[in-house]
Amino acid sequence: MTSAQPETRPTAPSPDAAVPWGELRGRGFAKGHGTGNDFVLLTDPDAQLALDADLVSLVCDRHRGIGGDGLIRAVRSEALPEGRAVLETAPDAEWFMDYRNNDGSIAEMCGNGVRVFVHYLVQRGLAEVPEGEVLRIGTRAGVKTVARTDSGYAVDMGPWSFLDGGTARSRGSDAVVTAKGLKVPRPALSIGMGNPHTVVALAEGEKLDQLELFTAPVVRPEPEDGTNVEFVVPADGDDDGVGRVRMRVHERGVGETQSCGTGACAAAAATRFWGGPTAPDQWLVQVPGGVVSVTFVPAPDGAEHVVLAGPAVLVADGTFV
Ligand SMILES: N[C@H](CCC[C@H](N)C(=O)O)C(=O)O
Repeated sequence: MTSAQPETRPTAPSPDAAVPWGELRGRGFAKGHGTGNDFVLLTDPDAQLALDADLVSLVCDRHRGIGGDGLIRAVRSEALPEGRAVLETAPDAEWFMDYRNNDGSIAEMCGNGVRVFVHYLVQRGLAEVPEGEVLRIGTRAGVKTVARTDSGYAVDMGPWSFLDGGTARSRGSDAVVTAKGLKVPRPALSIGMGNPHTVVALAEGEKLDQLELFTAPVVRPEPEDGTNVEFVVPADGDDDGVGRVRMRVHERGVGETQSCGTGACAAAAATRFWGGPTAPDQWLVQVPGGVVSVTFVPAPDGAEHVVLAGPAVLVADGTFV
């Protein structure tokens, strides 16, 4: 007869089982999203938190942390060198959006994030966006101007650019992308939206939904600072003069996301460029998490700006324990 194994009683979790939040412990946070591109948001007016990559990656971990595509810290612009640079040209940009990717890397800009960030500032009583007026905020891609819309917010994302510096360009490409589900390496356009994007138009017979994006697409030549990669196909719609594309995205520092605001702008810019001079200025970009609107507008500075509009949702508040 075997001796009965001594009963092992569950013991209280040991202190080192506590989550290593460090200086985040006891602080509040919010969770929000824009068309499914989700973020953990927190306020640190004087930039006192040392947000290293490991801590950000833990916060964004969907199993051991809060979970998110990125973390957004609200900092007063005067508290960061990048913010003080913005204040030189936009002294009213009181708040700065400090955006970090899921892997803890810093990215220059986040289009969905800006909308959720402003919604968070307003909900926390830290800023206002009066009807018919705009709020200016600082980002690592300069000042962004935000206005309310009936269904969320519209952000002037500033100008877009070809990243290889090319202006008069053929329909060719400056990059070639390989991914599972693409028959052959596909030519792509490199577009800057404050952050880098590589846009691929699928060919006949290549199905957007059959792309396998668990692993990062391979871009050659390899961009020095990495890139967000968008795959686009034309989307059906009314004959209303509005362009429509459907998009999936593999984000730098994240992986596939439900949506990417700067990516939607880049996808619309590339598709409009490929469409030639008669292509529309208004676009609806369908992403797995919803639809965002992208409009190309002449701007006072003589450049052509991109306006991104879409929803912003705050889902919950919480505390790091
Ligand atoms: N989701 C963001 C883009 C984050 C871009 C980031 N992944 C990068 O490294 O540039 C957006 O809505 O624009």
